[in-house]
Amino acid sequence: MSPAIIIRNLDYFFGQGQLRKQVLYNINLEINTGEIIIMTGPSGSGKTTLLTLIGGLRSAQSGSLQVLGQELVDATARQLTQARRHHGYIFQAHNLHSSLTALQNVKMGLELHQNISTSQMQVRSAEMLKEVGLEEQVNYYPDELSGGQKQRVAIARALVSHPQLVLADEPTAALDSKSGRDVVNLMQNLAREQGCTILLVTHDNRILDIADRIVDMEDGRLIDNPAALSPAAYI
Ligand SMILES: Nc1ncnc2c1ncn2[C@@H]1O[C@H](COP(=O)(O)OP(=O)(O)OP(=O)(O)O)[C@@H](O)[C@H]1O
Repeated sequence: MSPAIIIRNLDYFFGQGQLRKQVLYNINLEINTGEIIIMTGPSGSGKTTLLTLIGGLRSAQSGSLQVLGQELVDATARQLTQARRHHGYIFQAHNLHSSLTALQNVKMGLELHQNISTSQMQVRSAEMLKEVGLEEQVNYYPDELSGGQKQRVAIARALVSHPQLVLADEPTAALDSKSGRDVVNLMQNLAREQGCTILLVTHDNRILDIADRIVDMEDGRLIDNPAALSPAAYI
């Protein structure tokens, strides 16, 4: 099977003219389909920037970045929008809509997929909430849920469309140890069932063991660290 992500000689700059600043240097990385990769590294090292480039949330300027078979360097806004339909995102601050119920939030994960009827969306969203253990809370609003429950709604929203790629930025940062563990176990199980690839950025040492492989970022560069090949080296 071809890799889900192939990155070659990728550089990235923020700003223009005198303010132009390089934040990624010659990134080379391949991620296989179905792999769970954790990216670690100090604050400001460029992890989120790389994640957002892979996710098509900003456009890459040089080198090559192939995601699910599509080249994203020099992609048009329309191509990036298309690419994003195959991804699920999970962020630290879950980004739920406070005026929508858990069910309505999860349904939003299907709304870009026009071939699904409203009633099918409803059923699939409810099933997904059940899978993350929130069948009792489908009609709750985010303010009525705990941090861990909110993050589970965000996971349900990210995975309800069965994306081929899940990108997660510090998904456990706002959670206590037990909720953080539950959330990553859930991501791991659902991803294994659905066969999707996961790229997860974290500072949370407690969850490194879910990774098939850990990569380190430092000062905008991926560190070639043989110890990073095995999560066991971190535990
Ligand atoms: N919109 C922006 N404009 C200019 N510089 C930016 C912008 N976003 C990030 N940067 C800079 O790019 C560098 C990498 O930031 P990035 O957020 O990717 O790091 P990170 O490793 O994800 O950090 P953290 O772990 O704190 O989230 C930092 O020096 C940051 O100041």
